[in-house]
Amino acid sequence: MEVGAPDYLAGERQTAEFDVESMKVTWAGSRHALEVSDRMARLVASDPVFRKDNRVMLSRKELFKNTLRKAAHAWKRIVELRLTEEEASRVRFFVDEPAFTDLHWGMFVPAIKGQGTEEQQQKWLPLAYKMQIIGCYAQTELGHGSNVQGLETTATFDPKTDEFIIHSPTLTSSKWWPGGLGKVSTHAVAYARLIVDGQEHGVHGFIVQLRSLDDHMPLPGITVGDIGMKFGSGAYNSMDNGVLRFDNVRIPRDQMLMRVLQVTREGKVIQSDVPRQLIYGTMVFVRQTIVADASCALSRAVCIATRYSAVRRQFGSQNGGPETQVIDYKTQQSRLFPLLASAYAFRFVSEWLKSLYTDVTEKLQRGEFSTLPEAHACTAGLKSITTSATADAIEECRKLCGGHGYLANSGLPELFAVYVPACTYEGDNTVLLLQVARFLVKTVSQLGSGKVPVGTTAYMGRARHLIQCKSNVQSAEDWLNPQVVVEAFEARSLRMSVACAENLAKFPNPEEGFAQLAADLVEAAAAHCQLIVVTKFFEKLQQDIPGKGVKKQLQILSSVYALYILHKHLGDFLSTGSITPKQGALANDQLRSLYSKIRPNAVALVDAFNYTDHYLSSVLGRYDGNVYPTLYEEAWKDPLNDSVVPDGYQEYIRPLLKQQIRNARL
Ligand SMILES: CC/C=C\C/C=C\C/C=C\CCCC(=O)SCCNC(=O)CCNC(=O)[C@H](O)C(C)(C)COP(=O)(O)OP(=O)(O)OC[C@H]1O[C@@H](n2cnc3c(N)ncnc32)[C@H](O)[C@@H]1OP(=O)(O)O
Ligand SMILES: Cc1cc2nc3c(=O)[nH]c(=O)nc-3n(C[C@H](O)[C@H](O)[C@H](O)COP(=O)(O)OP(=O)(O)OC[C@H]3O[C@@H](n4cnc5c(N)ncnc54)[C@H](O)[C@@H]3O)c2cc1C
Repeated sequence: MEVGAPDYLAGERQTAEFDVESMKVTWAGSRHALEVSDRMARLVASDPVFRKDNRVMLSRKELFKNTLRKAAHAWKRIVELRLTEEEASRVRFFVDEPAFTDLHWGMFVPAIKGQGTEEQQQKWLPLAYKMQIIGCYAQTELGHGSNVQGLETTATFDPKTDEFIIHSPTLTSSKWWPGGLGKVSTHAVAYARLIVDGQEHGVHGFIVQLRSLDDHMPLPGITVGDIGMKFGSGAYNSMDNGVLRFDNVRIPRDQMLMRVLQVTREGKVIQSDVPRQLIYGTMVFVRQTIVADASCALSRAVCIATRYSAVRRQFGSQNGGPETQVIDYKTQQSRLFPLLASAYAFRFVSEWLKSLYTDVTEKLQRGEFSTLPEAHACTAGLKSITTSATADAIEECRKLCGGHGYLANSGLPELFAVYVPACTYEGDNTVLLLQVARFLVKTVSQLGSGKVPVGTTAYMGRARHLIQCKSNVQSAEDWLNPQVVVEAFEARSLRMSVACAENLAKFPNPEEGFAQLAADLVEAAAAHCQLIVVTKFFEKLQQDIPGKGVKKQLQILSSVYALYILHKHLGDFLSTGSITPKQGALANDQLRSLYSKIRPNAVALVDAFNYTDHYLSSVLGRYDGNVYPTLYEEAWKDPLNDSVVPDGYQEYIRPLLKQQIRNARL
């Protein structure tokens, strides 16, 4: 905010009962992370190349070229200022425009790191780090995305030339969707069925050069282009999601990523001790980052809706006094505050997931693979529930802003359009929950076999207690006790999983049973994942959290998150007998009283996200709350208002009006 400019939300900020600067540190993860983030946000906001207020007005070609310009400029600044990888990734984040760089850094580089041998990493990573090559992740095809084993592209070993021949045998085998592929990438990690000596060995990744490094023309045998406009204006259309066909393209043998499986010069296929599933490792990595992204997108929408709800007034004027701020309506609070709590919940669960991922990666390096299934289930499940909740929440925030939320300059329509594919990419959310369900059913089936469940399923080890326990909540106050809440969530989750396992046992063919019970299995999986989020929020509160009143606010938010989920899924809690209807009603009473505690802190709680006005790009979410004059000013900037009488008047409006006059005379 400019020095001396009026702050229309100052009153809201004065009622805060905690130290906002300390909350900023907690949200960012550390003082260092906050400092880096803050510095990079300002660097981007102050650079005119990164302006984005005109984005929705640009044609696809202009938008795309502008994205290239921003990406090139960002890279120039990163090099000039010798930014660290952490700083560079914050720059890309605040530039806030989907671009080929997301896939280059987010998937191409990790795929080589995770699936390449030491030598392959030494050869390719330095080129990628300097952006002397630009890469994408080409897995999905026109005919198959979720079913990775169903991919049709082939990679056939030719022992005569020591090469693989990469080929697209059918239309449906065309690669379809990879970001950065359409117009930019020089290379791809392309996934194809490995065929050696007529034998199939499953799907593997291959580094394939697509375009000339001299003139960017596709290499012989490569057909490549963009797949066309996507949902919304601006939004994800800055990304060149692409189509790619291979016509017997030859690549050297050493361009197959060989950490999991090696093909020798003689055409021998050697399976290393690394599990096959590591071929899916890049997806595990990215799913984990997508959970963190969910907390960012959600907090951004909530920041806009909260500030605007404090500015906006409707009804309730007494004796000519001001009307009621819409944030004071209990309905507004019951729709908005759970989303605010969810933003914090997703932030902390993503922190935990990152540490789990780091831990599992270290173990994999040491040849320990036992924690991989849990890492897969956690990343898949949390990716699924956090992105679904966030997509719904952004739309709810738009509605919370009334009519003005539908204006592009509220920032919410474009945020929704950019965000909503997160429910599909990196694994369709239902398909991912079915993976979690498989893991849970397996865990349940092993209970009593002596194998003790660990990690996020450790609670299943107390199945005998959880299957019959009764919640002892007697008052609304009791619902503030984390142990009481966690036990209710554990009982609900365990009972849903056990019910699924029992029903599955009734089918002679387990796969048929799994298919028939899929809808119930997905609900059991979601219940397990919600338990993880609730538990990790409470565990966060066990840590030392400095700053006046910060922990208290987080305690309130953790209870709001848990009781909101309980209220939303009350049917599950009641039908499993985990709580009684009376206890459900008490949870709701508690939730109401928690909303009143959040109210004086709401604006400060979104200030703690530390978003610049540039990043928010929302007239409604401005830090200073100066909404109406800005909306009025912005309207006049619309190209339609360039002339008072619109283009087309002479051709279309005038003749119409004249004709009406003639008709009227008749
Ligand atoms: C920093 C910023 C980062 C990036 C930029 C972010 C955003 C950019 C925007 C968009 C990027 C989007 C990119 C993409 O979308 S890439 C394409 C992603 N595609 C998918 O996610 C496909 C989803 N499908 C699958 O994951 C799988 O095919 C499947 C659903 C899991 C089924 O596979 P299948 O082989 O048939 O497996 P199963 O028979 O069901 O399971 C076999 C066995 O393997 C275990 N398993 C499965 N997946 C994994 C895994 N990832 N890791 C570890 N283990 C896995 C599974 O549990 C089973 O185990 P069992 O013990 O039961 O045998
Ligand atoms: C914006 C965007 C960016 C992308 N970027 C990339 C990229 O960079 N690289 C890349 O390789 N891919 C990319 N993708 C592709 C993406 O990963 C796939 O679209 C995604 O994995 C879903 O697969 P699908 O499209 O085949 O969906 P489908 O599997 O066809 O899903 C269609 C419907 O069928 C249901 N369904 C499917 N299988 C089952 C089942 N077993 N049981 C129950 N229901 C089922 C799903 O729930 C869904 O409702 C991108 C996609 C998008 C939208």
